[in-house]
Amino acid sequence: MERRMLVAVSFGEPVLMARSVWDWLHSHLPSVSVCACVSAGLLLHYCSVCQTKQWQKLKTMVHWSPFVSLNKRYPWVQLAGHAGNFQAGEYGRLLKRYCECEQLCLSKLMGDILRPYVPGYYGVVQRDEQDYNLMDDLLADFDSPSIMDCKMGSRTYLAEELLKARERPRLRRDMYEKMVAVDPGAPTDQERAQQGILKPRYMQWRETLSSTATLGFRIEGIKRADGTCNTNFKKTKHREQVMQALGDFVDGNIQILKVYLQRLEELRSVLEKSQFFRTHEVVGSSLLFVHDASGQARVWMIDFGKTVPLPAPLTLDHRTPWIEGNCEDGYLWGLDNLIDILSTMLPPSR
Ligand SMILES: O=P(O)(O)O[C@H]1[C@H](O)[C@@H](OP(=O)(O)O)[C@H](OP(=O)(O)O)[C@@H](OP(=O)(O)O)[C@H]1O
Ligand SMILES: Nc1ncnc2c1ncn2[C@@H]1O[C@H](COP(=O)(O)OP(=O)(O)O)[C@@H](O)[C@H]1O
Repeated sequence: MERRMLVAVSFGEPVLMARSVWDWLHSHLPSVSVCACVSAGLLLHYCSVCQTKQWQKLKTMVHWSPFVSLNKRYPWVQLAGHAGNFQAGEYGRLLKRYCECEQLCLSKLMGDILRPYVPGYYGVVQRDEQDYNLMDDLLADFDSPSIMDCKMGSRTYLAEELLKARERPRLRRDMYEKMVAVDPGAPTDQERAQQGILKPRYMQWRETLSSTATLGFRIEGIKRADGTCNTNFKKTKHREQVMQALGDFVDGNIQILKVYLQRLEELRSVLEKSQFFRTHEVVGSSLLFVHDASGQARVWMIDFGKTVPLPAPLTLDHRTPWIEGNCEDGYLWGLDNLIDILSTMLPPSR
């Protein structure tokens, strides 16, 4: 019940929330009148929060709950990606800002053998004149989940972004600033003079700074069950650093590691057979890892905003190193490395 109430509050479902609040208070408070007063106070507070900010940025909501005293946390958190891209849907579903590329991929994936490894997709919906892709909230079945986002592949930008940057170079001041914030010595003299950099240059720098270039994946963010969040993995590059982060994520729990490893091995074998995967360049997509104290642990593929169909009859093996024109993305190479790293973290008796 407490979970239902928090979900209702966090996802802005007033009717469900009112009923849940009432049920809970009724079972915990001595009299109906005390119960009614407390309910009214809580609902007033809820309404004022909704009024001040209709379009809640869910990312911040993990830190906010009027029901902290119930010792339960809001179960949804956005670990990476663009701020403001998500809205709550009905219970168990999410709205993600519409992207045609993602819509096409998710639609096709619903008919592919990869379906169990991606969020269920329910089409395009409109809210406040904005289109959204409606999909499953992968956190819905977990209680205080630990979450990790791993961006897969050896390349994080599309070839067309490279071409665009050559044909119509656009200096990005925001990317320059993000670069300087991590390493003031990274920009060249010219970039410093321009106070801006091209997007592929920024993306390549991020790839070599992290494990993307050397291992074919990188950790983007981790949220642990205790509520602590870490998105500071930009310099997590070496195998040992990755192992340390993964060990922290599972809190040394070997059983969880084993379940993750098994799920990744299954995913790899399905990817190797998938018609969708063979015929698409998968760039900037992540694996979302989710587990909780019950021992439940799952991994899904998310973010298909830069997953594009290949011109027929081209297919990819996703392991061959990328050279301009071959479209390879290094996804399976990265998954091989991730599986290998997780395997070495298990005791030899496995
Ligand atoms: O992670 P940091 O260093 O902040 O860099 C971000 C990520 O690479 C984003 O990828 P993702 O969405 O996968 O997280 C990318 O969006 P795209 O994937 O749209 O390229 C952003 O490009 P811009 O959106 O152009 O700023 C880029 O600035
Ligand atoms: N279906 C989902 N269920 C639960 N959380 C999700 C889901 N999709 C995305 N997220 C969360 O949102 C974050 C960003 O998602 P992503 O699709 O990569 O957004 P963007 O396209 O803005 O990069 C992920 O790291 C994850 O924490």
